[in-house]
Amino acid sequence: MKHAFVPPADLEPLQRHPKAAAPGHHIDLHHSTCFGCGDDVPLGLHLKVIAGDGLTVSADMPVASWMQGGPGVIHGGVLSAAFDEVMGTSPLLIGSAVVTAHLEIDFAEPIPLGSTLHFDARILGRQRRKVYIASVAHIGDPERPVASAHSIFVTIDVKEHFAEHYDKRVIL
Ligand SMILES: CCCCCCCC(=O)SCCNC(=O)CCNC(=O)[C@H](O)C(C)(C)COP(=O)(O)OP(=O)(O)OC[C@H]1O[C@@H](n2cnc3c(N)ncnc32)[C@H](O)[C@@H]1OP(=O)(O)O
Repeated sequence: MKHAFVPPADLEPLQRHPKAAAPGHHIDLHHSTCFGCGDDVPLGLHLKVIAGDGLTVSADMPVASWMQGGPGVIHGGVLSAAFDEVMGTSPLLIGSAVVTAHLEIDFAEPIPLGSTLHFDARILGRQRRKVYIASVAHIGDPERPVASAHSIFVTIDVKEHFAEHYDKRVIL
């Protein structure tokens, strides 16, 4: 798929954390009101990100009618949010909490409502606190991607990063 993102050539390779979710297991470390993965939000993506081999993850997302942008197809922002969630969860495989710093999406084909998007994501490596991640989505044929994404996530100290905005009424 066409894209313009060029990761640095000198990325530090990363190892899977010994306590990372085993391949095939759900990576469940976020909170229940997250738009991307929470069970307690009526209109959320409800993504279940599954650990794969090595530094990979995957997820499936049925494209529901409320996700509509252009008539009959997914909204580009919803698709971007799904990539963000899938890629942002993957650094838990290396034991790191991250936030999105940079996210690029390439849209190759319209994605119809009623289809199921399958996401595969892979951690490419690290440069200091920056974790580079790539992802591809298809709707049935892995050889025919409908969209792809490249991102830079930055590792954070969770307590420090969210201290100012953390809503203790919602997230306990
Ligand atoms: C289980 C979890 C699932 C989560 C999935 C969903 C993820 C999300 O949506 S998170 C929400 C959206 N993102 C945010 O709110 C983040 C907002 N931004 C920030 O808080 C800060 O800018 C932050 C933390 C990214 C970086 O700030 P700070 O900690 O001061 O670090 P800083 O020194 O500026 O940057 C660190 C490195 O990242 C680089 N960097 C920062 N921003 C960018 C950017 N936009 N593009 C490229 N590189 C960047 C810096 O250049 C620096 O690199 P280097 O090591 O080469 O000098």
